[in-house]
Amino acid sequence: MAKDNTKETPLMQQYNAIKAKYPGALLLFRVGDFYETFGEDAVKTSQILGIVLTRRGTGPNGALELAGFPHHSLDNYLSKLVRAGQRVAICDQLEDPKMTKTIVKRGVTELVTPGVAYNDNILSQKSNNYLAAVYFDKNTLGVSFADISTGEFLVAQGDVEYIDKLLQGFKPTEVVFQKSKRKEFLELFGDRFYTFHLDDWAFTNDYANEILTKHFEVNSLKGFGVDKLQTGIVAAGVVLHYLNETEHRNLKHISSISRLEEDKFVWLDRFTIRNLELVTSANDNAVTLFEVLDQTSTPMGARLLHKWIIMPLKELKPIQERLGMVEFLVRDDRLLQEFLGHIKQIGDLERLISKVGLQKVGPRELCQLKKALYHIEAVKKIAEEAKNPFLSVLAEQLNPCLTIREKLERELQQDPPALLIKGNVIADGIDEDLDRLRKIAFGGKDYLVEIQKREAAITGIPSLKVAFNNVFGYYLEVTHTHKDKVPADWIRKQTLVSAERYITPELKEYEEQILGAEEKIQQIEIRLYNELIYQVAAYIKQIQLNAFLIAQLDVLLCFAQLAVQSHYVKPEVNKGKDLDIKGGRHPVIEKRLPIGQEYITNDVFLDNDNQQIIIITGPNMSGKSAILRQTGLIVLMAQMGCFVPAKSASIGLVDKIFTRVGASDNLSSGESTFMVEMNETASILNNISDNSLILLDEIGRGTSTYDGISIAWAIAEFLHTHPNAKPKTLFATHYHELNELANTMSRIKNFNVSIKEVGNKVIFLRKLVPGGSEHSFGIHVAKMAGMPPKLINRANEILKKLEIDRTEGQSIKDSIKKVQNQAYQLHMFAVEDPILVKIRDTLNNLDVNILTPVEALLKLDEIQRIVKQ
Ligand SMILES: Nc1ncnc2c1ncn2[C@@H]1O[C@H](COP(=O)(O)OP(=O)(O)OP(=O)(O)O)[C@@H](O)[C@H]1O
Repeated sequence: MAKDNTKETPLMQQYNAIKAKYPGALLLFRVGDFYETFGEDAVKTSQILGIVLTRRGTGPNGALELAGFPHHSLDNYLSKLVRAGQRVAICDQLEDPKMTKTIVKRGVTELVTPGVAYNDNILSQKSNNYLAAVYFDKNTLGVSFADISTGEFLVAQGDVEYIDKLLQGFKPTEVVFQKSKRKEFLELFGDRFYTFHLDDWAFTNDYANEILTKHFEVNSLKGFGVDKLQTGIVAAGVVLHYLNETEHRNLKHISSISRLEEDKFVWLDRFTIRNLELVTSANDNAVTLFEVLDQTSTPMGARLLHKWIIMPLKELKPIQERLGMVEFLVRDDRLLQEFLGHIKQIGDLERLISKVGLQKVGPRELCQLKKALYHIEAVKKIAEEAKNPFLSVLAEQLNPCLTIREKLERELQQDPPALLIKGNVIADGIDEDLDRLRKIAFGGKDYLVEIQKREAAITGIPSLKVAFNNVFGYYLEVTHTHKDKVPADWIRKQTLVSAERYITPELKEYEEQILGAEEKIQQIEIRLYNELIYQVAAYIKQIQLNAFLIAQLDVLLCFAQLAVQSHYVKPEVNKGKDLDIKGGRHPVIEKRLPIGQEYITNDVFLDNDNQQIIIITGPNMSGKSAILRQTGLIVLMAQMGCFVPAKSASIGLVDKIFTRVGASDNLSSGESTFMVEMNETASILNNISDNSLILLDEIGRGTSTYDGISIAWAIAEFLHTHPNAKPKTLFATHYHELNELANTMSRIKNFNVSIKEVGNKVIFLRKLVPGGSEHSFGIHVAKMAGMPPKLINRANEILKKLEIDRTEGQSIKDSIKKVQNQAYQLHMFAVEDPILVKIRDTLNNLDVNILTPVEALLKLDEIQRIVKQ
């Protein structure tokens, strides 16, 4: 940027002053019909948006870069900038350029950051866009999540593990925390978040209480049930502070704050959320549970489903309510279709009403609100008539907001444009001035014809004409024949051969009106529209409640449709301790199998008295992980209130689900993978209860066999002998040595995923059957993967040798040494490829001493042809 102040124009001085106020942000500076960027911002903008970069002037620091785009493209370009990780300050003209003689006043009207966005182009419809604030107190951490696009505002506090789990589940797009805690944040939560730091002063109790009570216009936060969460409240205060800092001051739609009630939801630690691929997947091709379940009809329904998946319920009553409701809908397809017909028309009511709060709602969106309210009335009626307790409560709570709907119906044009400035938004008959001006601006001809007719009648001049020219505007033309009938107050302007032209005060006034009409129309429309938004804003709470109720119904309808289409059954959830799944399936894998291939169902039974831990052995690829995961997913789906992929399922309420996968499956940077695995496992062992479900998949494989077996053994023993808890556990392992555990531990049982060996081939039967395995079949899988036959034979030889030596009591070290010595003699990797053999023979048969250059070339050609074959 040119620093030469003597040459700085007033515009650039204004730009620099504003730019300095928003460090770190890219400034979009409105100049006339364009948003301009300058200097480094321009370079970045042109790169991200692919727009032209120009240079202007030559100051001491070189030319100043410029890049700009028309103001109406803002939505589109803004989303690209924010998605590219930019914080974007939008600087608008704060007064009408026509009204001022000096430089137009400008100011930042919004700072858009990844976590603070409501623009439809930036947001994903099906997931929330949370801004999170984290506050590091002494021993506790506070966290708060807000989605400015939906008005949701949540608060929680707890230890690092809890906060970490919440961050994993809510996936905020931006996390704000204290400047002084940068190192701690990175150490505890890694670098997977877009972060921003604020000065520590904003992180105090007093400040948070002040800003929150002021926002909600209350004396204390007691009414929201969050007053005890002092650490969490600090984080919530920071969220509001940050929203203010980013120029988001119209936040009426953030109408309450709620506590995330840890004790109401199943504890899914962050590894479980990730390992079960509930809402995200490490692998781009993999399908998540969310994707398989999502058949919702509205974006808010999809977002609620997302939450239900990561927060399954722990209390029996609400689970049974949801399941009962799904059952009711499954049994009444006509009702289900009727609901769907209306719900599909409601759209994203939650985000729409937030835009009303933010005062950023467009006319077409208000029209959609009207439509949504109409369909809500219909849903209410159907729910009322359905004779179901849940639906009756829903009907009671749904509020079609008739007064405001009728107002919208009356005051908005039937099919208004998306943008207010396009005009023709407010209906006719609402404002007298508006009607008159419209008549003038758009109904000019009629008005003139009226004048013509009227004056002709009064004066008795039948040939009277009204016309317009550029010299003196509108005039009345009278032929000489009728000249003497012209009234005295007409002003003669021009005499032609056959006629005279006159103007009248009325015509002059009309002319002025028509010239200013369009501008006035716009002003009136803006005023009336803003009044309308203001009135709609009074209904934010009711409409938010409507949105929430419709989202709930939407998810339940989605569950009902799934149950029918995917043959899910109603699980029996109870307060017992047994887990009894018959004919269970993996909801995601079963959908991904190639056509013609059927998913093999499996039974899993676990209890606290006889079969607390199941050790599952079986070859690689046999389906061990699938059984573990489907068990976790079935429990989780049942406690979400969803029917499950099984023949039957009886589920004693589970309070926590832990999943651990052997280290080589989740590589983490920096730390040794084995270390990660052990850390993860340690956290389970400290948190288990009698109602927990633990899924351990090949724990211990990240280290040497002996270490691995020892650790896996110790973990199983620990879970079996824990004095206070008997968590139900599925333990998949390659170490068939672990089968020995069942001999001494009464509640450990061995199962294996069956296979059939035909000759030296393995056929996967994928059935879980009682009993252990003799060996681990890894070599069979290597063979299936296409390893060279010679290598496979050798591996089998080594395996046999090791097994014999071990039964004869020899140490593994000695026997490996023996095997090594043999290895070199056997020339494991001797050349065997027929092409290489041919080349080798051709070369061996050559006598280089007698070869002429031409012969050499011919030989080379021969070799090349062999290779090309
Ligand atoms: N019950 C089943 N019916 C049909 N196909 C299945 C079944 N279980 C698993 N599969 C298929 O087999 C593949 C391998 O299953 P899975 O990953 O569970 O094996 P694994 O025994 O855990 O293997 P590894 O030990 O190598 O991790 C799955 O991706 C799926 O395609």
